Amino acid sequence: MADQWQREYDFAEKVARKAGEEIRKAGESEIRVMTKSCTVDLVTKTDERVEKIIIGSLKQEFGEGTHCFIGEESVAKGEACILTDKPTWIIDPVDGTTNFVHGFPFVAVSIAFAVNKELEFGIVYSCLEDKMYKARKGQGAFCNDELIQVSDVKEIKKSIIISEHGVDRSPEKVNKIFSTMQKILCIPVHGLRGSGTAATNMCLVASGAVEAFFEIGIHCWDIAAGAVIVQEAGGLLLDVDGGPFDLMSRRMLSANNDVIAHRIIKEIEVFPVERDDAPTHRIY
Ligand SMILES: O=P(O)(O)OC(CO)CO
Ligand SMILES: [Mg+2]
Repeated sequence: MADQWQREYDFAEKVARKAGEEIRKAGESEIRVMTKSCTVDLVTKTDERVEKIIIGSLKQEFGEGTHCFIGEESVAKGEACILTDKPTWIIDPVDGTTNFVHGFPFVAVSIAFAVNKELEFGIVYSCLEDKMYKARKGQGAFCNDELIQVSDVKEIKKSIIISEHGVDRSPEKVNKIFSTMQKILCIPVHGLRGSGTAATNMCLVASGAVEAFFEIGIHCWDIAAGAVIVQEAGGLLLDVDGGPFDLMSRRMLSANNDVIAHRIIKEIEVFPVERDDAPTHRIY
C-alpha cells in the first residue's frame, strides 16, 4: 500500500513543530529542574508536559489503543520499554534537556514510528534553530524540505567526529570514553564535537556536517528518529563493535560510510550497559 503511514508521517511533523513551539516558549520563563537517576540526569516540567502533549495529540488523532508508545518520561515513570511488532511511536520530547536548562542552543524533539520492529519514519525538530529534519523509509532525508546527504569524505584524517559522555560519571566509564576520544583525536581527525543532543548529532551526520557520531549509553528514544534520517541520507548504522545496529542495545555508531565507521570502531573502548528492554532496566 503506497500511502501506508503517510498520515502518521504528516501528523508527526505537525506534532513535532507544536512541541518545539512549547519548548521555545518554556525556555523564556523560569525552568524548574529536577533529577532522575543521578544529580546530572536532569528533567524539567517541560519534558513531562511536552511528552503528554505529543502522546495526547497522537492518541486523539489515531484513536486510543491502536498504537503503542515508548516515551522517555513515561519510561522514567515506570512504563515498559519493549518494542513489539505493533505500530509504536518512540518519543523524546526534549532531547538535550541539559542544554535546555542552560540555554545552550541545541534542543530537539524526536519522534519515530516503527512497525514490525522496523523504523518507518523519523522526525527530528531542532527547535531553537528551527530546523525540521525528517525521513521516511525509502524516500530520502530532508532538512526544511531540502534533500540532505551524508559527506563523501573517506579519509579519517579529514573528518569531524562526534561523541558524547552521557550522565554516568563512574570513573571507569568516563576513563574509557575519554580514552576512546583521545585515540580518535590523535589519529588525528580534524576535530571532535558534540551538540549535547543525540538526535541533532545524528542529523549533523545526515547533513554532512560531520562524518560520524557514536555513543554508548544513549536510549532508543534519543536515536530512533535519527536512525531513519541517517540511513535515508545515505549513511549507515552499526553497533559500536561493528555488528548490526540494535535500537534497544544503547550502543550506536552512525557514519557517512563504512571506511570511516570501521576506522572509528578500531578505537572504541566498549563497556557494558544495560539494554533499554532489560527487565531490570534503570535509566542512565
Ligand atoms: O536530553 P536527554 O533526552 O536526556 O538525552 C541525552 C542523552 O540521553 C542527549 O541526547
Ligand atoms: Mg534524549
